[in-house]
Amino acid sequence: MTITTAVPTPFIVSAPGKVIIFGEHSAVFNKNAIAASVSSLRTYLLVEQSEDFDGVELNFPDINYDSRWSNDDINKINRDVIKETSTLKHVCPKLKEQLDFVLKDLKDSLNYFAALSFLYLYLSLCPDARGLKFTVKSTLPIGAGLGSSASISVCLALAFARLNGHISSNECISKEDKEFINHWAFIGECCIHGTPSGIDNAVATYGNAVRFQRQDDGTTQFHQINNFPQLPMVLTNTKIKRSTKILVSGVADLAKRKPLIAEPILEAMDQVAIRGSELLSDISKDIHYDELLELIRVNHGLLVAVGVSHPGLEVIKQLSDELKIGQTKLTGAGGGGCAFTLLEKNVDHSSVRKFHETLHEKYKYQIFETGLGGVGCCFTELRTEEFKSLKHLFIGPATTQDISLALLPSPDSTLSWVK
Ligand SMILES: Nc1ncnc2c1ncn2[C@@H]1O[C@H](COP(=O)(O)OP(=O)(O)OP(=O)(O)O)[C@@H](O)[C@H]1O
Ligand SMILES: C[C@@](O)(CCO)CC(=O)[O-]
Ligand SMILES: [Mg+2]
Repeated sequence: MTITTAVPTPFIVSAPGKVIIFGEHSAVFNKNAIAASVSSLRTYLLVEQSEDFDGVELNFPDINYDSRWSNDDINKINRDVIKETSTLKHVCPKLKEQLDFVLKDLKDSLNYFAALSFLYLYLSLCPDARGLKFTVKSTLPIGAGLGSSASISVCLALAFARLNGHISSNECISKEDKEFINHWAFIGECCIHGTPSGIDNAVATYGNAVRFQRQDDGTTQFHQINNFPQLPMVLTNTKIKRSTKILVSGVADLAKRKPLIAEPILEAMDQVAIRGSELLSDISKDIHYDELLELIRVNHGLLVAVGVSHPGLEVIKQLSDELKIGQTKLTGAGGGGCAFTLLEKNVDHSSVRKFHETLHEKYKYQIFETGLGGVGCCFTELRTEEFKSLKHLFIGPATTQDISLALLPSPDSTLSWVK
């Protein structure tokens, strides 16, 4: 079998999920937003040689989807159309049309969007890399507001950019390389949910925390927030399924039908994010902590007003109000998925325990423990023994704890992660 790649396989790439602190949905309308990466919740992509296939194999066990495309399938896609994608800031309609034909059996399923972003980025970045298998495992909940779509898009963009030789250094991922990854991950996000703001892929690429604003000309402006505070918070997943694509298009519909009502709400979200970023850069002054709590309450109310909450999310908000432990807002696209609760400064710990227990036992919600900020995208080449000992994490019934324990790119990792 001929394998044409610029770098040796196997290797693993990884990118984090994120929590949006202020500005989900309004970010799509070019308002300010603030988000931080969730250091321990990440997507991992293993790139290895196929055992018996000279096309391209895809394995997405988290969503129970796998597929393979033969060289004949791939060669049918028009090369001139593929070349057009390199200069575009959005999805090329001609390539999408050809891929819709290849993926016609999946149309309108959730797997369609995952396969579309995979094939679109693969063809745009490394259409000649063959005889390879791509397996993705995430320790993030999928479709729950923590940026799983951006994190997989960043992994794909980084892996394909390595395979075509665009990123060849084994020292570090340079600033230019990150810009390249972020651009292509944004296109992957466009394949998955239509009109992303770009905040999720920026955080998954760069890590840490960012203040972000999309500009009217489609470019993005973002600043890394250094020393982002480790906010005392509880992150809760309702496990209620929802789709970012549908929620984002619902808000766009409201903005179109009722611009005089929607615009002031989005403007208020902008002001919340601007003030929030001032407070977060100087959280050491205790006097501002109550104001931060207040902004969280206001931001959630504004999100309710544009129709993206859910009774299951309101349960978390109501309980944190009843127990007086802090302020809760939905995070990500809402409609289910996750909420975070910023705890009061001198919170009563027994009330926090009651909060955890009630959400877990009565509602069967899942509570995450994760710090904010930390490493963005990274990769590691695997030596033969490493590959042998880690492969089971991608094919077997490994738990998210097993995966994090073995792969998390923390300072004490035994793997040589290139960041
Ligand atoms: N580990 C994964 N394996 C395969 N597909 C994935 C994976 N993670 C994300 N996806 C793709 O992303 C989609 C979920 O993206 P969506 O934007 O709806 O939710 P999210 O990114 O988790 O939340 P939010 O956008 O609110 O932060 C899935 O339906 C799938 O297409
Ligand atoms: C809802 C949204 O604002 C955040 C999803 O995590 C969409 C986006 O900004 O792309
Ligand atoms: Mg998403």
